[in-house]
Amino acid sequence: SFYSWWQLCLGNNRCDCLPQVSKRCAVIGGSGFLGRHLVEKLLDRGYSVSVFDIRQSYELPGVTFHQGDLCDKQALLSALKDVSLVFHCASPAPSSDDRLLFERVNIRGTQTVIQACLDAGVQKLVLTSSASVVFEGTDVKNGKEDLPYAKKPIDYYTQTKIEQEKLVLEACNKPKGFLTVAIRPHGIFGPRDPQLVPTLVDAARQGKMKFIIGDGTNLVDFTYVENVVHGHILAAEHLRADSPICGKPYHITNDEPIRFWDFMSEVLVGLGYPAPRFHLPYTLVYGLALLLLLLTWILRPVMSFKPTFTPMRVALAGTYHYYSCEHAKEHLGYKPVVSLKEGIARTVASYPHLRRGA
Ligand SMILES: NC(=O)C1=CN([C@@H]2O[C@H](COP(=O)(O)OP(=O)(O)OC[C@H]3O[C@@H](n4cnc5c(N)ncnc54)[C@H](OP(=O)(O)O)[C@@H]3O)[C@@H](O)[C@H]2O)C=CC1
Ligand SMILES: CC(C)=CCC[C@@H](C)[C@H]1CC[C@H]2C3=C(CC[C@]12C)[C@@]1(C)CCC(=O)C[C@@H]1CC3
Repeated sequence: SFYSWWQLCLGNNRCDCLPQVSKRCAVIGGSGFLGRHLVEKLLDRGYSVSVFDIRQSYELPGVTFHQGDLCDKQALLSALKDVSLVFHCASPAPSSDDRLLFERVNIRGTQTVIQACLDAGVQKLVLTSSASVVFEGTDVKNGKEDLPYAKKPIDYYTQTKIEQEKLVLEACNKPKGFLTVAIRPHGIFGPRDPQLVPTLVDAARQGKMKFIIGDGTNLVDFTYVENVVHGHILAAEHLRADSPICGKPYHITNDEPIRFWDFMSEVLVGLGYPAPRFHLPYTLVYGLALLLLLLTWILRPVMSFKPTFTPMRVALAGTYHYYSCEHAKEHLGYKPVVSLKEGIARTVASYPHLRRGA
């Protein structure tokens, strides 16, 4: 009957059986890892997309590229023409560790993004923040969104992600018709990720992945990229003046915390490398990482090198950091769409060139 057909459509939370209405949105950072996955899903869902990024990494029908720096308001304005919804997922890579660059792009650049949205008449802004905004290098177990921002963030990246999130959430202004929300993912992984798997394999190839830091029981969230995308789109589609999500942050995870070292081992073994086996005390490795960092600073005038085990990575590898996504379930109707097991299998299969011996 018509009624049961309609119920089926509603139950799917999206109607695949009706033609999708064309909607226009912009993805700032749309050439990056998360950004491109987001763009692909938005196209699937009937959106046309304007990508704004400092580089263009692909071409797709339905996507218009605007190359530029998000600190340049005029450049942003041409990408935001006729756009009512903006996703902001651009950031310098956390490993760049460049304070001035983070401050320029994540803080002043985000102020420029907000101003450009207001000037262009954009109605909704969805920010990709990070669950790390509450992480100080010590255990976070099932952390909820009401945890205070880190007073001592572990690095400049996190420090500027905190300021960025505050700016976007404070810009939410119902009377002006400008609504904002922040998604806080954690440990995103999946095909085309330039960070997690490549760093891991690089360390394994150099023989540095033999050791487990600490006792190896610390639980962590790793979130498959399609779940992060799903959380962003749900947030955008639930963002209305009468919704409780306006001006709020939401954790998006796989809702399956896993031991950090089990996750690393599954990826490594999947790619043909041995799993780490020998334990090293956390404080010893953290101390060594600090020492190494000091050495890179002292030697900077004569030589430069990038250590694999930075204090930030050691803290992430040796502590608990997993977050509750109950609020996203309640307010956004969020539920992970790809399990951790399936996500790892798809990720491993997507990196044939990183397999041992390739
Ligand atoms: N990866 C993860 O585990 C997590 C990521 N996040 C957040 O998710 C977002 C996306 O991350 P991810 O996809 O991994 O990162 P990527 O580096 O893959 O994507 C970010 C994109 O933004 C671009 N960009 C950087 N600076 C500027 C600028 N000034 N103007 C315009 N574009 C710029 C980058 O270009 P280029 O590459 O040339 O710098 C890149 O294309 C970020 O905000 C990040 O903080 C949050 C939690 C976890
Ligand atoms: C110990 C070691 C060398 C592990 C290799 C993997 C690491 C490169 C990743 C493990 C946890 C990851 C992570 C991030 C980046 C890559 C890792 C350190 C983020 C810092 C990316 C940006 C965020 O917002 C938070 C992430 C936390 C987890």
